[in-house]
Amino acid sequence: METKTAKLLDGKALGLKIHEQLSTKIAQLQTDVGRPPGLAVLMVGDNPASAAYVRNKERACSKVGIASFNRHFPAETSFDELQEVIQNLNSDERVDGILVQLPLPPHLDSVALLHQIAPDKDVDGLHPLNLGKLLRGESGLRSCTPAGVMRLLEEYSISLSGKQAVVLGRSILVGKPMSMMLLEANATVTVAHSRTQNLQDITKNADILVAAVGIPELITAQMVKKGAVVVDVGINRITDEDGKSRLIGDVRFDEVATVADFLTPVPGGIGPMTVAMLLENTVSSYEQRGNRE
Ligand SMILES: Nc1nc(=O)c2c([nH]1)NC[C@@H]1CN(c3ccc(C(=O)N[C@@H](CCC(=O)O)C(=O)O)cc3)C=[N+]21
Ligand SMILES: [Mg+2]
Repeated sequence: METKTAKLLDGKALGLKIHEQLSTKIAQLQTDVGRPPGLAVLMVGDNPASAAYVRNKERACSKVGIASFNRHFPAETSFDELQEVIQNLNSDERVDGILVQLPLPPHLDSVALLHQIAPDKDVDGLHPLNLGKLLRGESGLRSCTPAGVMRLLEEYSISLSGKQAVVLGRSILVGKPMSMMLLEANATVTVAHSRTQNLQDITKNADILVAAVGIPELITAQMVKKGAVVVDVGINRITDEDGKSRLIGDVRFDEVATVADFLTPVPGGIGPMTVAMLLENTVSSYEQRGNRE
């Protein structure tokens, strides 16, 4: 029997292509602006999932010519201390982007902290002003992971207009902005989450299924419509039987690949697209700030 296999949506390849375009752009702008673009990443405490992201971001920044201003704070750092750091970065002319790595330790009010970031440096698109612009369909800094999903679908000419899109997960970082972007592209959007009943009936209807729940291999072949486009946003670090640590997504890749027409791998899918969109947001903020001076 012949089993079909989904076409891979290669986020790693597209991510590298975007890095090259950004390198060229930065090289051209740098003479006019008189400095490289700058990105500040704040990490509080030790979160292993966050550490991989920070590493990849640093590597990508240095490759394309973005200056990194990364700060790592102990888990017990106070709100006031972080607030002061953010205010200093807000007024630092060398810094175009500020990202506070989430989740923060529980004693810190992350919403209040995100309010402190200057909206024109908010490369994660989490400030209420940028979220409001997204809701209204205005251009502005947008959350990197969902922006990366949209860019990857575009690259493969996947049409969204009139299609049934199902987003699994309703986080402010991924699920909510994702559903807004799909709606903007004229998809019919359903958002499912941990309280959703009869999940399979809903996912089975999806022409486009975006899984962003952080539950390893939740999505089985049975839950996927034949010919669907499946986007796996999950980046779960697990330890396998040999004691080795590896990344797996929210989708059971091997079996879903026999049902779906298009599928993102983990790693090499949305992770590298998130990094590419972060660099792009930083450069776009740099361009705008450079023009103002
Ligand atoms: N304010 C904030 N914004 C975020 O966007 C954010 C965050 N906090 N906290 C943590 C999560 C996680 N995240 C990742 C992005 C890319 C990779 C990535 O590049 N993954 C590679 C491989 C990584 C590896 O090999 O370890 C891949 O999937 O191919 C991983 C994780 C962004 N996040
Ligand atoms: Mg949820």
